[in-house]
This record gives sequence, structure tokens and C-alpha cells, in this order.
Amino acid sequence: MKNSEPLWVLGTMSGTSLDGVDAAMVLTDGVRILDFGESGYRPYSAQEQAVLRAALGRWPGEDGVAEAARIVEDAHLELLSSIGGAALIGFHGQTLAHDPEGRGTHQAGDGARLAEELRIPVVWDFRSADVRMGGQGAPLAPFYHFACAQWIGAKRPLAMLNLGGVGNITWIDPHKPGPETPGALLAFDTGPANAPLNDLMMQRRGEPFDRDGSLASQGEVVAGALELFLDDVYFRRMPPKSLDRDAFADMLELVRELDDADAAATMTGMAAAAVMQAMEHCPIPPDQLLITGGGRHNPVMMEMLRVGLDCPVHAIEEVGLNGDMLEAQAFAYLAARVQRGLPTSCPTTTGVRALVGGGEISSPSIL
Ligand SMILES: Nc1ncnc2c1ncn2[C@@H]1O[C@H](COP(=O)(O)OP(=O)(O)OP(=O)(O)O)[C@@H](O)[C@H]1O
Ligand SMILES: CC(=O)N[C@H]1[C@@H]2OC[C@@H](O2)[C@@H](O)[C@@H]1O[C@H](C)C(=O)O
Repeated sequence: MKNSEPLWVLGTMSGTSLDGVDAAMVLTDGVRILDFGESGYRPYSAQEQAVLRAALGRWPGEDGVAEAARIVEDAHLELLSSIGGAALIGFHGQTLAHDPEGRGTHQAGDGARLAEELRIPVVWDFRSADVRMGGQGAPLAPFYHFACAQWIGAKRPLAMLNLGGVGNITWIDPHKPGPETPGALLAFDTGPANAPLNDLMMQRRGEPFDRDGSLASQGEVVAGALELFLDDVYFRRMPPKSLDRDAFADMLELVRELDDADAAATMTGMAAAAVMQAMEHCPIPPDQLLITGGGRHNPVMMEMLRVGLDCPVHAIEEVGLNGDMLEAQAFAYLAARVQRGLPTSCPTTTGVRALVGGGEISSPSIL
């Protein structure tokens, strides 16, 4: 088979919310999206989540990391073995720690084990090469966002925003011939999105998240706390820039004195305000902001964005894409690029010194 022929690639994401594993099939040659296929989700049990949570902030070899990696691998094996027809797998793993200017970036889970057990080549460790070359190692979805913009036939600059545990935005000029072209992309993490709000819900209510924004809808955003949040130097830093899941854990202190509903409303307002700050960095105002990730299911967060931004805000489903699977699809697309030797990040997406193709390929041994 010729290297540039389209392949069905199965991509995975185990995100910073720690809720579970997404997997999705994409037919791609690493440049264009040709079709979408089957997808699936495998939630982590409360027990598994507790092990992953305890390993946050830890590095390979430290306590609890091997156990967390095993959970990540086993959950992926269970899900991926239920989806047939993949010629290649893109395995992101679970980010446990991210410190690109210091110790590096750490995604738990061994792609070589998945390749061996699933008998399919696996591309993994997508972020390390970028960090080694001076990049943030994140966000990596932007090259895929560019392909999505082509797929929807976008004619004018637009932005895609992922509201996951952390938020990340990609501004796209669809007139450029490819994502690696200067001026085609600008991307960075916007700030905390759902992760600290989820932590608040767990602390105060013993619930994993504020379903449909129902608690936040009963409260008011407290301006003083919001201002203190926006004082953080992160918002004044020029992109590219990225965040660890718990970089803004102090936010919980800012709402400590507030009642539950005001605290939830204020933290939802903080996530939205971080996006408003981010939009100021767009080189040209985008025609539309397309939202992916779990936060688009939160009507309070979405309404705050609609009220606070000048440009139209849409859930990404409105242009025919799947906002629950977009990141898993991204790692399918990036795996195809790695296999073809194409770059996966560039100076304007991660701050890396030059175009880089990140990712290790593990093939099953011949039996
Ligand atoms: N109906 C809903 N109402 C409110 N919030 C929701 C709803 N559905 C999902 N969410 C939020 O979205 C989160 C999951 O989002 P998502 O799966 O995009 O995150 P992730 O992929 O783990 O994160 P990241 O993109 O940072 O890696 C949940 O933890 C919750 O906070
Ligand atoms: C280090 C890491 O895992 N970062 C994640 C996290 O979750 C959202 C945001 O922070 C983004 O930078 C990234 O994920 C997406 C998939 C990305 O790399 O594009």
C-alpha cells in the first residue's frame, strides 16, 4: 500500500476531566479528512478515577504512576478492541503532568503494549518531541482543526474552541494552503474551563460536574472574585502558551466564601472570561467561534460566551462535526501525519522552534 493512501485510523483521547476514554475512526491521508467512522466511549469507574487523580502532577517512576498507566492501558484495550477496521491507532494517553519549561510533559500509558495486544501499529507520545524542541507540547489539535475548516468549506477566518478540563483555542485562516503555512494558525490554551468547576462540584456537592449549568444558573457571578482571577499573569502572556490541568487550582480559594450557587456561577464566569481574553489575541476577528468539548453542553457557559463576545458562537455540531469526539479524531489524524512523516505542530501552535512531527510508532512484533 502506498504511504499516502487514505487509511482508517482510530484515535483516542483520555482528557483532563478524567471522565473516560473517547475513541473515533477517521478516514484520512494525514492531509485531508475523507470520512468519519465508528466511535465509542469507555468511562473510568469512580475507583479508577481516584487512582488517576492521585497520580496527577507525578512523573514516570513516581508513586502511583505505574498503576495509573495500567488503568489507562486496560481501559483503552477494552474500548479499542470493540471497534474494528483500523489500520493504525493514535493513542494520546492520560496527561498526568505538564511542565514544558521544566520537567517536560507526561502522558501515562504505553503505546507499545497496545500495539502488541491489539496487533495494530500505534502512534503515541505525541507531545515530547515538541517540548524537546522548545515548544509547549500543547495544544496539538490545531493541525486537525485546520483540516476540519477545509472539510466544512470555511471561506473566512474562524476559531475553534475546546471547552474541556482546560480550554484551548485555534484561530484559522482557511485561505492558506496547509496548516504549516505561516499565518494559517494561531493556537494556545485559553485558561481553565471545566476542571476547577468540576473540582468545586465534587468538594461542595459530591457530584462530578454542574450538569446543564443547573447550580450556576441559580447564582450570580461575583465581580471581585472574577477580577482577581483575571489579574493572573497568564492572560497577559503572548501565545503560544499552555497549561497544566491544575495550574489554576487556586481559583477555588477565590470562591471559598461564596455560597454554592454563586461559587459555581463565578467559576463558570471565569472559564468564559478566560475565553474572552483569548479572543483578543486573534490576528483578525474570526467570523465565528465553533465550540467543541464538554463545556458546550453547559448552557450557562455558552450563554456567557454569546453575551460576552462580538462574533457568533456555535456548538460545532451546527457545521456537521462531532464535538464529543473531535479530540479523539484529532489524534487519529495526527497519527496518520506521523506515519507519513508530516509535521504535527509549528511555531504558531506550540511555540516550537521549527516544524516538528511528534510521535513514536510502535508496531506489533511478528509472531
Ligand atoms: N451536560 C453538561 N452540563 C455541564 N457540563 C458538562 C455537560 N456535559 C459535559 N460537561 C462538562 O464537560 C466535561 C468533559 O469535557 P471533555 O470530555 O471535553 O473534557 P476532556 O476531554 O476530559 O478535557 P480536555 O479537553 O481538557 O483534555 C465534564 O467533566 C463536564 O465538566
Ligand atoms: C498537556 C495536555 O494534555 N494538554 C491538553 C489539555 O486539554 C485541553 C488543553 O489542555 C490542550 O492543550 C491539550 O489537549 C488538546 C487535545 C490538544 O493538545 O489540542
